Amino acid sequence: MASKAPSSPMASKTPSSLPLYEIKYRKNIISRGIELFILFLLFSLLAYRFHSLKYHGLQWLLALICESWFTFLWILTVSTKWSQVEPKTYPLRLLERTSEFPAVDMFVTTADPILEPPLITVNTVLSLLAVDYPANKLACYVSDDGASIVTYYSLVEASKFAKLWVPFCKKYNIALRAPFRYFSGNSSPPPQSSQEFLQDWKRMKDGYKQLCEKIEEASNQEPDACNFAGDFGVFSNIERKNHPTIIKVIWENKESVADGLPHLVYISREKRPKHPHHFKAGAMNVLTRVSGVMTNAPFMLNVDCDMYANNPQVILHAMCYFLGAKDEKDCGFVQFPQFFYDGLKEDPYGNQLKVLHEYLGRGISGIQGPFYQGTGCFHRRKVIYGLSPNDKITAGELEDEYLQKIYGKSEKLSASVANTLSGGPNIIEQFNSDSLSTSIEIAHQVGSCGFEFGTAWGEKLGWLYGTATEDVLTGSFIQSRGWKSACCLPDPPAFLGCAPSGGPASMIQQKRWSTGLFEVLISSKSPIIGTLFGKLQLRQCMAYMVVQLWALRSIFEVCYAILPAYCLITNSRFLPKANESSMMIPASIFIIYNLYGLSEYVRANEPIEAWLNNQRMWRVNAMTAWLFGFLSATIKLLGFSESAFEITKKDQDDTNSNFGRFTFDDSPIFVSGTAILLFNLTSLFIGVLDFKKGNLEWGLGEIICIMWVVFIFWPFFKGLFAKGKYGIPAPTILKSGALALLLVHLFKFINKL
Ligand SMILES: O=c1ccn([C@@H]2O[C@H](COP(=O)(O)OP(=O)(O)O[C@H]3O[C@H](CO)[C@@H](O)[C@H](O)[C@H]3O)[C@@H](O)[C@H]2O)c(=O)[nH]1
Ligand SMILES: [Mn+2]
Repeated sequence: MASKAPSSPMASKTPSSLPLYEIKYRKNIISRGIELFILFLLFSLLAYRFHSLKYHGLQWLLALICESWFTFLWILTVSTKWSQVEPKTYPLRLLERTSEFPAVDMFVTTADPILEPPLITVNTVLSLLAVDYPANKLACYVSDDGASIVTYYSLVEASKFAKLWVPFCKKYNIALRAPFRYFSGNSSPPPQSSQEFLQDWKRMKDGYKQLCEKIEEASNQEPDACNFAGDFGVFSNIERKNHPTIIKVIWENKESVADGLPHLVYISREKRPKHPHHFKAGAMNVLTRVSGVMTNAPFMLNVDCDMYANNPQVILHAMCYFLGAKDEKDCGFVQFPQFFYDGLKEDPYGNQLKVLHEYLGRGISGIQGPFYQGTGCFHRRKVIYGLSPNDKITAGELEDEYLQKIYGKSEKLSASVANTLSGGPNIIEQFNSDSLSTSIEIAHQVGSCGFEFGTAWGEKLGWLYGTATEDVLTGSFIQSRGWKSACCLPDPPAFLGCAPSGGPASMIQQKRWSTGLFEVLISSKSPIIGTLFGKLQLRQCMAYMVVQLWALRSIFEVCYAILPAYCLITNSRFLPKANESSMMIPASIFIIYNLYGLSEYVRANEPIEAWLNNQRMWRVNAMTAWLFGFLSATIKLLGFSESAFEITKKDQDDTNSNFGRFTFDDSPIFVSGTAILLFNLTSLFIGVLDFKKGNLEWGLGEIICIMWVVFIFWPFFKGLFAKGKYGIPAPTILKSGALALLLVHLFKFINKL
């Protein structure tokens, strides 16, 4: 294996000379060979089509166009998967080497107490407060875009429980530090525990139970029945979308003790109806500024409210990169890939992304580093402040006037920005010694909605605005400036989150992603521009395109899925006849591609059913969610709508039994899929009739393709006949049926011309 030794050579094995991380490249010769062979077959198919174009009609041309597109995508994919990495970090070596750790500000975002139950947020926060890292180097900031008194109350109560929980976790070195996971399942203490442990365990369990009850009670209360006394007063009479900044220091580690509790700060930024708030990106920028004037740590961790720390050593793992990189430029940010807990068996919605991370993800990490995925990521504060790898800024060099123009009018913020920007590589900064409470007024100021007006926030620095996938946009902009990123894959996984567990939620998420990603591609901050005029590597740009083209890809996928049915209806063909030797080309592409896909799942220890389900869901998403993504991006491009961020619902308990079964609702997102299915079924019906009448020569290839489409939409097929949330609502079926019939007649009409 080729290996890059990023740290000092391994000549003498003293702790200080061993590398803190290693990145090995996989020797995937066979996979590369198969991928290239598939590419060769695709080219052969295109050549064959091209040469026989004149003997065939419109369908041949359409097939050629679609297949050219798929070939193009395959080239992008092969390039992206070419050099897959096996990263490894050594936190123990880090612990041997140093006792001085840099400070980290940890950000948690939540936005809606109904879709994101406060108990979930609380668990994430508790898991962060309990990580293995000196507590006086940590601060946890929770941004609540829901301005919810229940969320705030839950955090206050959680901080009380944390005073028991955190010492307990550290004393017994508990592996799982999110209590809802620790106490889930059979809920009995580990066997053969000491008497002392049993007592503590019992205390924790009771404490957590009480916390849950308090939160539950508060959540079920009518809003006006809340007690707005004392600290809670600011929440009375406020509207979620119209309120001033609320900042509360819930817990301050005043004596700065290393084995105490980290600071905990609640922030709900100012919102006004006429001010765009830029969704999560806006929240992240407020978190950045508020923490900038309070603690100003050189590193920032950001997680979504449902992504609890599953590995207490996460920060140490990240620091292996930040402190171990020979060249700072190699590590602009450290991303821990998104994994999920309680994933549904066999991944029926295809949203656990395991296999995606395993090959494509590791491939991207082998180019310019992983994409920023919006959660489970450590950033360097100065990179977020817009610095490029070669910028060298000395203390005092930046004029205050300049700083205030770019970063906003606050002297304290400017001072903290100047301090951050002039910090040398890997500098271990002293934690800001001011007490948090003295900064509260300034924190309110930098959290107000007018603060960014006229500044570069969201445009050139911070989290960037204008799309629902602020993560990929922000990350590619950082990489365009020449930074690389690092992928960290500790065992057990660093963070675990909540994957959507129903058809509608899953589709809405895919729609948001495809819209946002496509918007980025056609924006002025597109990776293409980044490659042409910036420092984004060409293959990295190609990797971005794999996902950013999802929306556009839907057009070709839909076209290809109705082409065989079109042929059956019009008694024409888009594939060679079964007995022609050229049929070998598409047939072998189909077989080899699928077997190869299956082998990827087998190698990743995933069940065959997961492959089947995912295979299906990728196609279903492409023809439904991504199609709507394309439409909404187009509508926005034409100026008819603003971007939006529809929050994914997080399920609190896993008691739902019939979980794996596909669910529907009345969203229009199900129309296109149902219509494609009905169209294909109709074509089969017409085909059989025509065949009986002796009007049709069977096209075996076309028939197989139609069966395949029906197989892909099998969850929809079952939905046609099921009831309740498992059934497709009647109006959707009617609309889709009308659309399918319209297509049938349209195509028959075209064919007669
Ligand atoms: O106005 C908003 C909207 C969302 N959020 C937060 O953003 C996070 C992500 O939202 P979620 O609904 O969970 O979206 P997902 O589709 O699960 O998120 C993925 O995709 C997003 C981009 O589309 C990234 O921002 C996320 O980090 C990534 O996990 C959550 O913590 C929300 O609370 C806000 O703070 N303010
Ligand atoms: Mn999420």
